[in-house]
Amino acid sequence: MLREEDKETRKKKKKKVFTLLLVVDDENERVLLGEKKTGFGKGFWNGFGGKVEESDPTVLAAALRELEEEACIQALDAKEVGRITFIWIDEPEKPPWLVHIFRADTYSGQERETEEMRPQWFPFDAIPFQQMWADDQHWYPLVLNRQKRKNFEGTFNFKEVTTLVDFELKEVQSLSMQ
Ligand SMILES: Nc1[nH]c(=O)nc2c1ncn2[C@H]1C[C@H](O)[C@@H](COP(=O)(O)OP(=O)(O)OP(=O)(O)O)O1
Repeated sequence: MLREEDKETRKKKKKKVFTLLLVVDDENERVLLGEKKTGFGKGFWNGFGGKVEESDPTVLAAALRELEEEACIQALDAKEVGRITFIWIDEPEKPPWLVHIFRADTYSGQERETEEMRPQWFPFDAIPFQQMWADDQHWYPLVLNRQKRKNFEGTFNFKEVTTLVDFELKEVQSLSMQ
């Protein structure tokens, strides 16, 4: 477990920046996820996303690029809804990851399997949390539930790559500058 001051120091370290986008079909109460076929998080269901590259003009542009690369569709109204920092408490040299979370309600194109992801729609009440990152069950409701659709910020501490140790999560009026 990290001491409070260690947590603060770790949060301030230079972060690696990622995107994660959920395509939501409210009318049919379902969300589009992808099974990751390669690399980090292989075998987990997740939204679409990846590292923000220097060539991406904005974080939103990075989120749209990753969605297109991974699922072959174009989000038309993606909006950032949350920011989460992931910290690996047993790997002090590994920088924290800052993941910008986006939600899109409309898109063009037809979702297709790619080398990286196998897309599939899941009803809101049958999201496969057992085969997802352990943090997801805590913040997905904030993205999916329209009534509670506020922005959110959180920090999740992991050890041994996939074991969630503890976390903080709060709803906010607007996302902080980073
Ligand atoms: N604990 C976690 N919970 C979650 O829901 N998504 C997480 C997560 N930790 C990482 N992610 C997401 C963020 C990002 O969308 C993805 C990791 O990105 P990738 O490794 O797929 O990046 P890239 O596709 O840029 O990598 P390469 O293609 O290997 O260069 O996993």
